[in-house]
Amino acid sequence: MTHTRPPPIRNLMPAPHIKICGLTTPAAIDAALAARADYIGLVSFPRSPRHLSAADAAALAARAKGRAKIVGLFVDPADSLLSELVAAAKLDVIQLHGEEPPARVAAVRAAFGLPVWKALPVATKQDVERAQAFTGAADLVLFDAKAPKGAAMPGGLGLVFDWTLLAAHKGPLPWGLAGGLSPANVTEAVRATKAPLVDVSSGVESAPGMKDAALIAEFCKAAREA
Ligand SMILES: O=C(O)c1ccccc1NCC(=O)[C@H](O)[C@H](O)COP(=O)(O)O
Repeated sequence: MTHTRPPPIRNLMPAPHIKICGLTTPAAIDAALAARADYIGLVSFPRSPRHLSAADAAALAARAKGRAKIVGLFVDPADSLLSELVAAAKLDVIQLHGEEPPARVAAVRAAFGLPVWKALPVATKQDVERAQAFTGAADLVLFDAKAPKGAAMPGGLGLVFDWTLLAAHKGPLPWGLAGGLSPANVTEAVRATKAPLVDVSSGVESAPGMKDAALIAEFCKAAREA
């Protein structure tokens, strides 16, 4: 009698969701959609090489609408800027990447009726533990590398933090991993942290603000196969 072996159990973890952030052109949107990114990020922060006007954000968002969720990224924004972008780009998610405290995050969530993601800069275990404070305020926390003092931007810098800080993370909030991810390291990052969501910007660029379609495809494939 012959026995058929069951297939080997390779991976019981679902593939992480993927966000490609800082898209600035229709070609970059198309590349992210072709690679089946779950979220695309549009940056509204004038100091960034990825900054978009409301009109440009609206045009790019319209191209992706219904095929990926649109995340608007802001740094300590005024309500007027949020209103303008939420309406123009029909955002699905608001990402706050500045120094917004829990009360401000909760207020944005209540005012706009959209999920709010809060980016948290990480260099130490205490930074990871700060996530607790956003329970009930944010819908997701995004752990990102802490920018060096005096940096022009709080994110999108291609900096990695120590992933072992997240190895035992069991916070109550959904969470994601950002900071210096790339096609070359995303497999290791997902294995080390078990991140349910990965977020990349400079690691899929050929120059600041210029996304590379091949790198986006490689990143998404590597993240899914991790
Ligand atoms: O991307 C920007 O220009 C930016 C500007 C201001 C605040 C945050 C910004 N980006 C955040 C992200 O898009 C990233 O997901 C995250 O910081 C990781 O970026 P990277 O290390 O370049 O992958």
